[in-house]
Amino acid sequence: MQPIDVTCAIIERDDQILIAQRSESMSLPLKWEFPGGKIRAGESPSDCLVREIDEELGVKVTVVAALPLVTHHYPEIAVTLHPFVCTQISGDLVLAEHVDCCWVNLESLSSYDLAAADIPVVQSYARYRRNERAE
Ligand SMILES: Nc1nc2c([nH]c(=O)n2[C@@H]2O[C@H](COP(=O)(O)OP(=O)(O)OP(=O)(O)O)[C@@H](O)[C@H]2O)c(=O)[nH]1
Repeated sequence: MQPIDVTCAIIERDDQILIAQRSESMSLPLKWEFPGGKIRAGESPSDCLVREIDEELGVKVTVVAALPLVTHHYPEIAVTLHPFVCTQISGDLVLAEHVDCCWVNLESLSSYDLAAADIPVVQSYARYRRNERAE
């Protein structure tokens, strides 16, 4: 199965990051994820990310760092996630597609039912944070 390319944003605020819950009508219903979406033909991953976050959350973000790509095969679909660490630069969060969102500490993430493809993303983000702090 050919993976589809999907961007996702780890939006940082102080020591917390934003996760959002997929709705019952979306694929992977009620799973928590990093907001984002499918890359359109001719679109760069970072442009896709900024567009998707504006569409889904109504806020502008700026990219701070790109994390390693993660490919995951679900039973029905395969995805390659392009994760970006971001900060919010303007706007107030308004959920257009998700049913819920919350700011969480890295340590609390394991208590949320995350999409399976996001588990390695969380691990690489934890490594990124450790390296940031070591500098
Ligand atoms: N946005 C996002 N999608 C993820 C993550 N993890 C993960 O497995 N996915 C999967 O990647 C695919 C992205 O789909 P999406 O529904 O978010 O993309 P989109 O907004 O462009 O969808 P659309 O076709 O409804 O416009 C879904 O199959 C979703 O389940 C994640 O952290 N963020």
